[in-house]
Amino acid sequence: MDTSTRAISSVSELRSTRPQWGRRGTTGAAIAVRLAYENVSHAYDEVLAVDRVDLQIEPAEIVCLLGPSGCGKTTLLKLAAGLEIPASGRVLIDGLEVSGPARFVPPEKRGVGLMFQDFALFPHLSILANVKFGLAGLPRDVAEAEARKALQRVGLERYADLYPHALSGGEQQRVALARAVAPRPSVLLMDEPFSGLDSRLRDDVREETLAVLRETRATCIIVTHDPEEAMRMADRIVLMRSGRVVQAGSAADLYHSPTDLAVARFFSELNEVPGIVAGGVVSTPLGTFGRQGVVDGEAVTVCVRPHGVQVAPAGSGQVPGRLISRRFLGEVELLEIAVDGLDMPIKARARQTVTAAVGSEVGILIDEAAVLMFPV
Ligand SMILES: Nc1ncnc2c1ncn2[C@@H]1O[C@H](COP(=O)(O)OP(=O)(O)OP(=O)(O)O)[C@@H](O)[C@H]1O
Repeated sequence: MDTSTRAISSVSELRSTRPQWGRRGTTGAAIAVRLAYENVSHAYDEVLAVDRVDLQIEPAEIVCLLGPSGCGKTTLLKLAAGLEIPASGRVLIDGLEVSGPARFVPPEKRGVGLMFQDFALFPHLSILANVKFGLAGLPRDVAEAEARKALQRVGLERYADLYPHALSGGEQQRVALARAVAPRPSVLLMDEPFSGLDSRLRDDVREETLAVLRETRATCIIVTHDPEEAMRMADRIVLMRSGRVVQAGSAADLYHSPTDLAVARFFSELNEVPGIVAGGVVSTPLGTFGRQGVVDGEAVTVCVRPHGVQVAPAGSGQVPGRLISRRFLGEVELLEIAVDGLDMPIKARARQTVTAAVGSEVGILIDEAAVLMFPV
């Protein structure tokens, strides 16, 4: 008997196998739709969770909602799913109002799928029954076939008769994904779908999940805390703060042209030094920097990414400093350099070998391409 397709019936047998994901391109596809928030606000008692959000997500686009805890990301998902009703504004799916003054379409009629961070599998239902759960509207044999197809795509068809407790976290996540895509939702909303997984497993699951999402052609919002995850997965990143959209754009837009210091901090470690504008240049303890559009007398925060700080021999470079620590991290070395006039040492990420010993004098060179400036 072919053991690669035979159902697994016991936990001990399960432990001796490691399921591969199914063949790419076999996920059932949805009809792609546009999801729009029009000036949407929502409050819980006194807390304004979402504040005048305007956002359009294009058909089959994958958007990552990024932002600190409590900024309103989950609430925005619930508003699209119909689990919360907006205090004002409208939510539209393909131009049709689903929440707003004119209409409220109940969650089950929206063609919206949800996937939560804890996977939320039903413990008393088999894996197959979990995946079939969202297919109740279909004839039984069709529902069964669709559920098995979704399980096959995530590589778990053989686990159909087991119960969730027998599966690892990564496998449960795959079942949750199968359950979410099986009804072919036009909009798929995922709340921190990878946060329960350890970091090595996460990379693998994330990449395969992304492939499945592309195949579904669903319009997706993925909520995450993790900027790197957003950069890896999103066509567009929407950064939120205090219920508002602060910036939306490609990963490159947000990284290279952040609208403010907080956005810049989200995407990379920064050396932040004070600067004063005089005579059209910005003077700092790290030297002077040219900048367009600054006003004489203005105080600015000059931010230098650590990869833009180069350590040179003593006597060269823009300013002198003293090497106070170095830490080997494999591909790069993390260096800390004390500079006169700064309370905190400057951090550098050096790709080339730096020969200076800890405690010795060095010079510092700054790559202007790694410099950002913001008014104080
Ligand atoms: N059911 C609720 N009742 C009262 N306040 C709530 C409720 N749900 C959320 N809030 C509050 O609304 C604000 C936004 O919460 P939300 O869960 O949308 O943020 P979030 O960005 O998803 O946060 P996290 O990343 O921690 O999940 C927070 O201040 C939160 O405490």
